[in-house]
Amino acid sequence: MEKKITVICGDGIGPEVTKQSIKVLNAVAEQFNHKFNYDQQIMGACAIDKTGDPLPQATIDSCKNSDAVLFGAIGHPKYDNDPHAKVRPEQGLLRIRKELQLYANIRPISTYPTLQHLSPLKPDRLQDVDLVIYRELTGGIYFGEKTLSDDKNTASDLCLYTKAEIERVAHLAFNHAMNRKKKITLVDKANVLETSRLWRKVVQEIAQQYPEVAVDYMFVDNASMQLIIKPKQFDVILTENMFGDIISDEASVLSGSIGLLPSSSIGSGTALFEPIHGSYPQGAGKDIANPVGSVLSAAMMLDYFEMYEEAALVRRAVSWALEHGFVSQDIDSVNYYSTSVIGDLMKDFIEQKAPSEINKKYVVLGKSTII
Ligand SMILES: NC(=O)C1=CN([C@@H]2O[C@H](COP(=O)(O)OP(=O)(O)OC[C@H]3O[C@@H](n4cnc5c(N)ncnc54)[C@H](O)[C@@H]3O)[C@@H](O)[C@H]2O)C=CC1
Ligand SMILES: CC(C)CC(=O)C(=O)O
Ligand SMILES: [Mg+2]
Repeated sequence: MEKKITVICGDGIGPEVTKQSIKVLNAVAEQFNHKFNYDQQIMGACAIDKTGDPLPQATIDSCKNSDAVLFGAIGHPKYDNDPHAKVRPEQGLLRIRKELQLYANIRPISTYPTLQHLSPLKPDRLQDVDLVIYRELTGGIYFGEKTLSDDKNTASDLCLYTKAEIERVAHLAFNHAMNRKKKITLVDKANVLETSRLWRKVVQEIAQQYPEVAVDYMFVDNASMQLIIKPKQFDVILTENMFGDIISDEASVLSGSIGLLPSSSIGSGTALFEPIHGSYPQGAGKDIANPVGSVLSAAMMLDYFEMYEEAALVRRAVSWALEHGFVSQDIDSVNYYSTSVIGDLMKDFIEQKAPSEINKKYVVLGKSTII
């Protein structure tokens, strides 16, 4: 099969982690006789530096003409620390989500037995945790009208949702729940917010079309706690844009690191695949970032291409690396491997070369061992 993939590395650690996914995808293409044609495009701070625009038209055009988009991360401290900046890297990401109508962001959260020691939670709380967050991605407060008064002392961000916006993402979540444990938790703040009450009403209506799915409603403040104390109660979490953004970073502690978590963004345009983390500027250029979130996003892209065997192989490569301790600094601060070595190891695993060559070929960067 031949696929065109727009690759947007972005800023900070984005290029370093995305490079590992490309290595892995190339190994998959080789093994399964596929052809992946990559079209590299820019977005974020690097695009502002080059063109003045965080989302140049060429990037939009490439995405719209591709089978999928593989994205790293955007963001730079020079904008984060400047409240007066007129143009921001994040605008590029929000705009591409809108341009491609990517209204659902799907963030699966799983745990790995060998990483459970990383979590502050007791192992029995983590066993069998397997949940997926459906985050609405093109509406809500991130997209509402923004105001700043002339004296710059008063600001507002409008949170707006329509019934149609809620319905389309809710149907995706219910359909997914039907193939899982048939449970949905709507996370909202319906005791305070009118938008959340609309979410509840629309979800209650939709639930009638899915009588086999048990629906639970939880306020976001309680959900933030329940995710940590009783994560096994969740199957599919459905929530609006900002709550989904926040609780998915929180849920990453169940897995062990935010660097492990992938996502897919789907809707009516070209689908986009990205790790849930940001550009981690402190780690940029150091070859220390965890590439797993990006590589698992590439696996989600392979699923989207209906290359299920290929996606499963990529996931096995990730599990193999984690189980054998081929992990980055966020997972093991003493014995850790570089981003690029972990990418090489996963590529070798896919090419069935890894086990015999490991000891000769790779070094540990951390202070204790050189093998
Ligand atoms: N999708 C995107 O492109 C996103 C972009 N951002 C942007 O990224 C920049 C930094 O934002 P932060 O709030 O610091 O979030 P961040 O996700 O970039 O980093 C937060 C912390 O998570 C850890 N981390 C993140 N990714 C990691 C990885 N792959 N491996 C190991 N550790 C990792 C690091 O300890 C880091 O300090 C900002 O400019 C922000 O706007 C933030 C979130 C998402
Ligand atoms: C620009 C932000 C909304 C990015 C982010 O934090 C995310 O999508 O997770
Ligand atoms: Mg986020």
